[in-house]
Amino acid sequence: MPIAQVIVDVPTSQTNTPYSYGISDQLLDIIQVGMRVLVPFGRRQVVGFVVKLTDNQTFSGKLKNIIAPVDLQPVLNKELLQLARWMAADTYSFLISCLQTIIPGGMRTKAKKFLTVTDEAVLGDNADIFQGHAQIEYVAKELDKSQLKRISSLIQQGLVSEHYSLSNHAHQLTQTAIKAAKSEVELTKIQDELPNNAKAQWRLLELLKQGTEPILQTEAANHKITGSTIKLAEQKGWLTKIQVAKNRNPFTSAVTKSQPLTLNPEQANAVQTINASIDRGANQTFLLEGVTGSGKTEVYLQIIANALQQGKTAMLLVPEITLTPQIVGRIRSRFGEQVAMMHSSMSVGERFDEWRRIESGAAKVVVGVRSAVFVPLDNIGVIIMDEEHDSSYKQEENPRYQTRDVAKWRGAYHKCPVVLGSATPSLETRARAGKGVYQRLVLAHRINDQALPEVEIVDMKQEIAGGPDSDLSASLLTAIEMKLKRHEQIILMLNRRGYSSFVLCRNCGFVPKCPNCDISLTYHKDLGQLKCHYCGFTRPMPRKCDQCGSTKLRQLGMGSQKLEETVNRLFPTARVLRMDVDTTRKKGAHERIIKQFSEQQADILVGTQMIAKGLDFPNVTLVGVLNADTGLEFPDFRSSERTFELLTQVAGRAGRADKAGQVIIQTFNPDHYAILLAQTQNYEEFYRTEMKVRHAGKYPPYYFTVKITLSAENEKQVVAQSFAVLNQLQQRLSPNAVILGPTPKVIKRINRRYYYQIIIKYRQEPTLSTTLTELLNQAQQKSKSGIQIGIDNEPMDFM
Ligand SMILES: Nc1ncnc2c1ncn2[C@@H]1O[C@H](COP(=O)(O)OP(=O)(O)OP(=O)(O)O)[C@@H](O)[C@H]1O
Ligand SMILES: [Zn+2]
Ligand SMILES: [Zn+2]
Repeated sequence: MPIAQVIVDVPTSQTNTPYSYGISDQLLDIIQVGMRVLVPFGRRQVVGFVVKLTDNQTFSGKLKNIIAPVDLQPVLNKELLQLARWMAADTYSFLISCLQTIIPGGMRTKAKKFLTVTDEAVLGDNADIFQGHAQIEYVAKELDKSQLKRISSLIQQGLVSEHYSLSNHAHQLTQTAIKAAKSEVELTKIQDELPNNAKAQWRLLELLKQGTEPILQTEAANHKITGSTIKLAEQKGWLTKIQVAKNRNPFTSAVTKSQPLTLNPEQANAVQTINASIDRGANQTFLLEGVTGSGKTEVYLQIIANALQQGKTAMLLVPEITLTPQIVGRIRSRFGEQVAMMHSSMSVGERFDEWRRIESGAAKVVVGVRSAVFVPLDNIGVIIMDEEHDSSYKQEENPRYQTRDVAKWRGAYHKCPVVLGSATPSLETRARAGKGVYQRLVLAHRINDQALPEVEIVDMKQEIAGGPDSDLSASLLTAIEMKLKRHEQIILMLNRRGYSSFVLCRNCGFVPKCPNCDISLTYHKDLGQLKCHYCGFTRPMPRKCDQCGSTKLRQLGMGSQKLEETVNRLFPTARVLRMDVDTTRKKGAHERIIKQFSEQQADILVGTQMIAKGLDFPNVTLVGVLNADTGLEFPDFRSSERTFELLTQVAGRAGRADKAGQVIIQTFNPDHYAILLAQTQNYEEFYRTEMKVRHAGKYPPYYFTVKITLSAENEKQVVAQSFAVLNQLQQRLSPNAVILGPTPKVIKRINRRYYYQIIIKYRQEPTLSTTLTELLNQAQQKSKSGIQIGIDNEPMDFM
């Protein structure tokens, strides 16, 4: 009897061991490894992944059978199943959450699956399934064996396609096309008999004669053929109308074709070295360390071109959506339709369409954010991670994977090089390159040998004394004025990390706090609301103080909205654009702002960290940072690294073309090494300094780290459990392991839960992995009593 091993999706009883299910004759030959199936589990029906098929004749127990296939084609191939297993072990998470993470978001949600017929001939032979409709919703349980088999073979032949949609109808997925209903000879005869003035009909017949492929009605419109002409032709029996599947195109703007640039010697060297590795099929990791504006992107484009020439595919990962519009534009202008894109602001359907184009081999280059590292690309020739230091590459929820590690795993699987690019590599990466684990390639010069911008540091302690409106220092004001006169562009960045504008009563000092979290509420002027950024709690902005009733409520701190207002007030003729979470919420808003600014429809771009990285505006010659230090005070050993990186990256936006750049950094800590070294944008010097600090403090990259977080609604309970975990660790780990905590998190209470954490620092701990796996399994039990335990291997966040 054939048996399917299934990993079921049951959050309350997670386990890495598959359950066995029987396969009825009805479903024999249909169920495949990598498909999702519906199975009985207790009294419920749940979804699971088939991870193995065995033909176990000796099994004597009574097995429950699989109810129905959820997919008609496997959604995970052999590589990705293997990857899921590795990831579960590496991130101390459950296999099911890894499997769910690897398939595209759309399949995971409550999206409905639709089948669309792309060739009307299919309808006749399969009337029992489609009943004359071009599109039906797929409900597995309603189909019998012959129907399931026919559908999966039609999908394989490309005659039927699968779609996901959240709504009840996926009709936006089809469009009307026309097809000739008569032979070419017949059509020519009709054409000859047409009266002279029937020009539109003549053009339509001409079009129909061109081939057997369906012609989109929109395409016909391009030939000045209207809907009424088509209707008439249909009545006369010249053509038939059909519905064809329509791929949603996530690229909103058209692109012009670009040609490879002539490389400078440093770029040429990098390209040659990496290409040699692609050609050999060598699994090797490169660090491409290139100062801001050194032309790393052109290096990526040319190595991707080489991979394609070798008949291979390529993956380019970029941090969150910030960079995507510009970099995607560049990639598409070079590789056109072969490019697929994957990012979080695409709709469920768009992501699924792109995923399918990748899976079918139609798309050979993938550009995307973190989750794109899981796309089913085959025969990968090179994997590139741009801005490899970026913290968005680490997923902050289960499974807490580091994209870099997944990329390296896939590089090993496909025997291809992995390229990590950055102007400010993470210390971990730079240290590995130093030891020769990675090969380091350096681009030390900007394109056209433009110097890195001049950076001036303004001590805000002095400025505050100077005047009342001192968000903007005198130096910065003068510089803005000068650039405006010269019609050059300006970027003003507000460092918002852990920083918000809150409300304070000037009478009694009261600050409105979130009732669920241990944090003050943030004031959103446009909504007239106070909001908690951790749990979403909102309340209207009060008129009077909750505590003393005074009306003297004052907004403290600076938001980007307030900064925009200040700039508008001080420079009334300047055109100002703002980019932050509030202005980019709508789909496409991001791209629009970047486009407007790059077309010089604005003089000043005001924004948060979002505008710090990767953008390339040749006319920007001034960058101002309003508050460099808000991140420096954080009790996190990476705060210096993050501050240095942010300042160097944002400084790098100035003077990227022929005009020299100028940068002004306002700070309360003008003597801090992260700020001083950002002034010279000297990464290597920062690396050496910071490595000493890390060594002294026993921090990465000298030590490995694991963070264990416990939470519960009852504080006593979470403290007791934390000490129990500590005890367990102390007994199991060697005396060389450093265990810190338990300590409350910096924001101790979030959404009515108390959070405590334990940090383990170690160099070699042979028993760590088994100890943590045990803890993971215990966590399952404890979750029933309201305690949640999370394990974060190499956390990015220590607060
Ligand atoms: N060989 C070349 N010849 C002429 N122009 C080039 C060449 N290489 C790159 N450029 C141009 O130089 C500019 C900067 O390049 P790019 O944006 O790739 O820099 P980068 O190294 O990625 O910088 P950052 O790390 O700051 O994002 C771009 O406008 C790019 O088109
Ligand atoms: Zn008060
Ligand atoms: Zn809250």
